[in-house]
Amino acid sequence: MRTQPGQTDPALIRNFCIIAHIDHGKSTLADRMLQITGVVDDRSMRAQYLDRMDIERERGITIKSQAVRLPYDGHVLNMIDTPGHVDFTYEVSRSLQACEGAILLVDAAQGIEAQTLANLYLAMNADLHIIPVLNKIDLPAAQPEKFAEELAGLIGCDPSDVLRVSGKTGEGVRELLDHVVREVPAPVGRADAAARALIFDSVYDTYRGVVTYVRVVDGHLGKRERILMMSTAATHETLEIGVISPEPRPAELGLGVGEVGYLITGVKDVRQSRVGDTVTSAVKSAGEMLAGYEHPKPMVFSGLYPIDGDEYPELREALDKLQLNDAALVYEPETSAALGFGFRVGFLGLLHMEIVRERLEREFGLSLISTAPNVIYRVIMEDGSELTVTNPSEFPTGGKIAQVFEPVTKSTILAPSEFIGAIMEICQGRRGNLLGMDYLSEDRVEIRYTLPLGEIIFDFFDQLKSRTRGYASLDYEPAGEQEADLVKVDILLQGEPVDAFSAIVHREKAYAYGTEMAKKLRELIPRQQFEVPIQAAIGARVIARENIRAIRKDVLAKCYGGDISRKRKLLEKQKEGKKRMKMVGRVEVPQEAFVAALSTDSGSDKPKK
Ligand SMILES: Nc1nc2c(ncn2[C@@H]2O[C@H](COP(=O)(O)OP(=O)(O)OP(=O)(O)O)[C@@H](O)[C@H]2O)c(=O)[nH]1
Repeated sequence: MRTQPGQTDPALIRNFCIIAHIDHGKSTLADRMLQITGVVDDRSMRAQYLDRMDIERERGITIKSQAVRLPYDGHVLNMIDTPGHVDFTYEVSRSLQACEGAILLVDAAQGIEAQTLANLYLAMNADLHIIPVLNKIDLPAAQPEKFAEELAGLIGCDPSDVLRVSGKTGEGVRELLDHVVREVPAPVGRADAAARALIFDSVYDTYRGVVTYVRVVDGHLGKRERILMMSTAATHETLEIGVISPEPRPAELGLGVGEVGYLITGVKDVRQSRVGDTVTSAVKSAGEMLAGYEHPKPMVFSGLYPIDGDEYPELREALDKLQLNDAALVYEPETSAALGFGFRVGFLGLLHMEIVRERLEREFGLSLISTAPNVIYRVIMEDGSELTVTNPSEFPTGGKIAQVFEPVTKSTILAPSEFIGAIMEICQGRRGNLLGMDYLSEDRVEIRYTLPLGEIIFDFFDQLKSRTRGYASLDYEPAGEQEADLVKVDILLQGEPVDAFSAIVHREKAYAYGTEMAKKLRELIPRQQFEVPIQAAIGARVIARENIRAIRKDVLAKCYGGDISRKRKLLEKQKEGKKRMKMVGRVEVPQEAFVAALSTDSGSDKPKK
């Protein structure tokens, strides 16, 4: 039986997602499901079918198949994709709210990892029925017995309830689908009530404008209907409404209770169709929105500057374009004495920052300098006034600060127990507070810390990986703020502060930051015709100093004899070189020095989804 959208009996619908740690095999399992349900035939099948979006994105078409409708055994299964990274937790939880069940997928050779836990907790919060599944059982290194026990211990079921599949060979996948049909509850909603649909994703497509993915909770949404976005009160007309199976397919009858699909209204900006918002009918509007709509808040800020100052308009244009597809991206123009015109950009986290930067460089051909990332600080002055600081240069100097607050995270690290010592050492070194520790099995441990976000955004993940030979995984979530003894360290060249190098750091680390930066710059800045002192200072107090000795760079010295044209050529060349220099006071600083001095190998799980 092949049911038509809009008339599917909700009792026959199962909405579920697959949640997993990166690389535990989500896409591969999804491939097998597409094949088994006949949505993609064997001939058109290719690996990671749903990941074709990356290619589309490079060509500028961004229809991500976020939800696929799979007809199976007289039922309609909607498999909803989740981004699965801490930066996008906000969006993950929206996707989860569009489901009734979640397949918790764990690599049978790796066991539970940090994102397995993070996603599981989100799914539990959303009240989903959880199906524990071990994947990759075909691997010789698989230890299904051991990890079934780990998984059962975690969610409180019997190890024999843990299903075992191989996304690669297809073993056990049919049984898994049967299990979904049997165990995941059917959606419940009121068919005759005013329409309410949750937006769980929204992407920009060059040709069709914004494509909005929705899950209908109550009522019905149809074509050519005036709809209302409840958080912005904007009304639009649905030009197209349909389901993805696996290509977008218009649904003549619209979408009814429990159904998952997409709608197109012709709006050009994802901010007009925000993830988490409720869509209702403009004619017969629902009274109440669906659960908790909130704006995603940027957590990490960095200055972005074109290496070539002439590319500033291109950078602005590129950011404008990216924002069409990324409601979480915020930016405002900023000027740096050292770097010229640029933008202060706010990101959800480090991964988000890496992705945006990579897209700006790859898709828009820009070369950028980004300043060291920093978090948001709340500064209370002695007169009671309050300041929100997203840029070190805005940090007040002088003795009038009463209190400074910084954001903290609850961080979870999973690793083999032999690394407990190393992990604790890193966390303590970054002002971590141990919250607790649990053994998942006799040799794997979960360690929980409160850590300042500002400490995580510098190379924390890299250090963690290198000290644990790559075995540790990390996840963190925002957990409010705490008061901290923070200061601004300025770096001065010949007495002139270079705003791009200022940083807000903990007082105990100020000296280390200052000396390291001064040393780095001594190596990076070429000698000038006069001596250049490099100083690190907190307010007026100098805490570190290096010197670049003077040199008289006489390019003509080598030209004995009097060949005037040769001399002229050399002078021309010197002039060329100067163009790539930035002037700080009288000091010439090459662009490369900024790039090298500011590069922190910031760590995060590498971009996946
Ligand atoms: N042997 C074996 N390998 C698998 C199986 N499932 C996935 N893999 C491999 O594991 C790797 C990760 O699989 P993906 O399906 O990309 O994992 P994912 O969790 O979806 O990761 P992303 O889509 O990249 O976020 C790939 O190299 C797959 O070929 C399996 O059942 N058996």
